[in-house]
Amino acid sequence: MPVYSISHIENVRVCVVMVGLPARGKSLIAQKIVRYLSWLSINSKCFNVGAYRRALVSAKGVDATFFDPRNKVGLEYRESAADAAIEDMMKWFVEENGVVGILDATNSRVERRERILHICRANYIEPMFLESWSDDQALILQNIFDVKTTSPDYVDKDESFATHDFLQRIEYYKETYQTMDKARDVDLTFVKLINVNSQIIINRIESYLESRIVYYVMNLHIKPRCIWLSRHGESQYNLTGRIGGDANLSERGWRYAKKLPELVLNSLGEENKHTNLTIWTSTLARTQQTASFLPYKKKLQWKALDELDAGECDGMTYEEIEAKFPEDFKARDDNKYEYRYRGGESYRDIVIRLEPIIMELERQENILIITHQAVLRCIYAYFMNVPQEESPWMSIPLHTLIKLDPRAYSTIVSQMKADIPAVSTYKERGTSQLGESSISSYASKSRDLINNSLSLAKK
Ligand SMILES: O=P(O)(O)OC[C@H]1O[C@@](CO)(OP(=O)(O)O)[C@@H](O)[C@@H]1O
Repeated sequence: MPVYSISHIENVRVCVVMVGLPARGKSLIAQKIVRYLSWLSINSKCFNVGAYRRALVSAKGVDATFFDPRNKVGLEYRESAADAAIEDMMKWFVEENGVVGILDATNSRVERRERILHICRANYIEPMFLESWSDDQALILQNIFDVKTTSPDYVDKDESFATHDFLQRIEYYKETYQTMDKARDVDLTFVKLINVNSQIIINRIESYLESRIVYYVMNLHIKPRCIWLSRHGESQYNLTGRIGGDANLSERGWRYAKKLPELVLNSLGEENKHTNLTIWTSTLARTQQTASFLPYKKKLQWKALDELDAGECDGMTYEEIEAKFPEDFKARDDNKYEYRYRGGESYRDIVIRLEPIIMELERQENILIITHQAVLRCIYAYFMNVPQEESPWMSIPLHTLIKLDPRAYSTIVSQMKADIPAVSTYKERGTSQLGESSISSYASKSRDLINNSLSLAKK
């Protein structure tokens, strides 16, 4: 049975038009929306006008005066860059079946927004304005710091020059900035985030897809926090290469469970050792046994964190599956993300059931999730932007604690091995044998993926 995504059902295409002064976190929000929607298989892409502007005018020759509204040449270049980005986006909607395009720019004047509105309507695309408004100086300064340390506009520039120049750029934008206005913009679809999500104004949200985007941005917070991920300790089933089931831990699995509190403390570091973590496990015995020595009060079980349901293959080894269902075995190797076990699940099914978990994770602070190989791959893929055809093939070894430290423009990954041996449960494509592999090389590769796309999108 084909799996339809939200966009297939509604046949809606949305252009999210970012609005706001520089250093209001627009690029970060835009990138997060793209990552979230792509994870849900909704074809989305960010078009950053800053990158188009840099293609037209070398970043080297651009300082704050370029953004002075009285600088006619600067204005022309900026409008041409916006037009080129919009044109490419419209092409992408048609040629690549785009569903959600994000126009990442200040779009700070009504005149520009009306032009975009007109183009969208002429192309049957729903425009949705997403404004990030802020007067929180600490937040703005943090954003300026992020911008000047990563923006191509300030490569090789002295730090104090970059800060001063960027502040001046913001002042120029303020001269003509027109915020979304409840009275003037009453007929438009818009969301206005005030100081991240202290207050949110929502106007005329019409489609389900738009409401998903709104709900997602409403849940974003910017408090620093970490997420720890671990598979359960080695189980009795892992020892014999059997998949699924609800087996207990092996003797070595129990040793990992006892060691886990120490691994977590080491990863917190001396200064944060009293940090309170919330523990999430699946409803299966092996994850709960693994969590049983952790000295934290709040432990929640989620059915949505249960391992991939292998249906008729539950309890079998990969060799047994290959012998009994050779066609299925091959079909799974050919397309592991889409393949659904007879009477069971596919990776795509897991992503769908994990969506509320991801939403809740965005709202929460420090969480340790103890779950299973397939589920962990899907969660990791969300944070690290791993393409869906690759995520089911990542190897996430047993007896390893993974720490994700989400920063403004990337997520830092570290791994702590428990030094307790365990079998490998990693099956390479094209064989039924289990072997060894590691996510470490993928961690840096996917981090680079994120960094590359962000540096393109940043101003
Ligand atoms: O998708 P593949 O690579 O088969 O990995 C998922 C499998 O991992 C296993 C171990 O082989 O997870 P777990 O150890 O959490 O039980 C199986 O139960 C599950 O079917």
